[in-house]
Order: sequence, then C-alpha cells, then structure tokens
Amino acid sequence: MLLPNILLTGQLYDGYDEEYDCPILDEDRVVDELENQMSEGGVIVDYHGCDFFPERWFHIVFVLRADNSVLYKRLETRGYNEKKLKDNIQCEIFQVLYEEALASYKEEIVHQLPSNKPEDLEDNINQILKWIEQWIKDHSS
Ligand SMILES: Nc1ncnc2c1ncn2[C@@H]1O[C@H](COP(=O)(O)OP(=O)(O)O)[C@@H](O)[C@H]1O
Repeated sequence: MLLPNILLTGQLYDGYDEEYDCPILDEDRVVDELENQMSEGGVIVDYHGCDFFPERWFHIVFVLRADNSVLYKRLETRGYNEKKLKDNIQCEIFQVLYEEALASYKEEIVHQLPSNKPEDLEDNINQILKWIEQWIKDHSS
C-alpha cells in the first residue's frame, strides 16, 4: 500500500508546502484511516518517514538506503528543486530516517537494505519474502 495514494484520493493532507513543492500530510488522519486495516494484519506500508506510525503496527521495518551519487542523480531526474535536492541528500548523509526508525521501533526489528540498482530491488523483495515466510512459520502454531 502506498501512502501517497491515500494522500491524494482521501485528501488526507493539511495544506501545501511551497518550499518542498508537495502536499503536507495530515499524520493523525492517516493513522486513523489505516487503523482498521493495520489491526487485521498483512499490510506493507511504504513511506519516507515512520515516527508517526504506532509502534504496535509493525513486526519489521526496512529502511532503504542509497549511495549519495546514485540518490543525487535519481532525485535530479525527478526535477526536485535545489533546496529539496540538497536537503534530501543531507538527510541521507546523516542517516536521519534510519535514526528515526531506530528511535521509533525496537532496534532488532529495524533493518537497512541497499537500493542503488535494479538488482537490489529484486534482492530486497526476495529477502522480504523470505522473512514473511519465516514469520508465518514461527507464528502458525
Ligand atoms: N534500487 C533501485 N535501482 C534503480 N533505480 C531505482 C531503485 N530504487 C528506485 N529507483 C528509481 O527511483 C524512482 C523512485 O523510486 P521510489 O521507490 O518510488 O522512491 P521513493 O519511494 O523514495 O519515492 C524509481 O522509479 C526508479 O527510477
């Protein structure tokens, strides 16, 4: 499930950030909206931040990482303005989102996955699938 879809169709945003050229997420409403599905389980949430999601929602957290030169080219291709580009690169250098994940969830459930090239995407999917299989086995009795 991709949060940005919910953001647009459910209008779960609270204004527009001119500087970063994106809608501002209404975090409380997003949490309210997702609550039922999350308690049923079997949901993957993909988002760039995580500190506003309740800790009880997740069994595992993966933080995708990219080398700075790779990330720079990727964001430049997307047409990010200079400030947004610089801030995103800085955020990766200081591993802000990894630290945020560590501060928000138990350290042992937070894992980093490199995501520099297409082969990484496949490796990551396989690793996540393996983890899901193991989790189901461990929780089936
Ligand atoms: N592992 C990767 N290898 C190559 N290109 C990638 C990889 N991950 C992302 N990209 C590129 O970046 C774009 C945005 O990726 P996405 O996962 O949607 O980023 P985000 O979730 O940070 O917005 C993709 O369409 C692709 O062009």
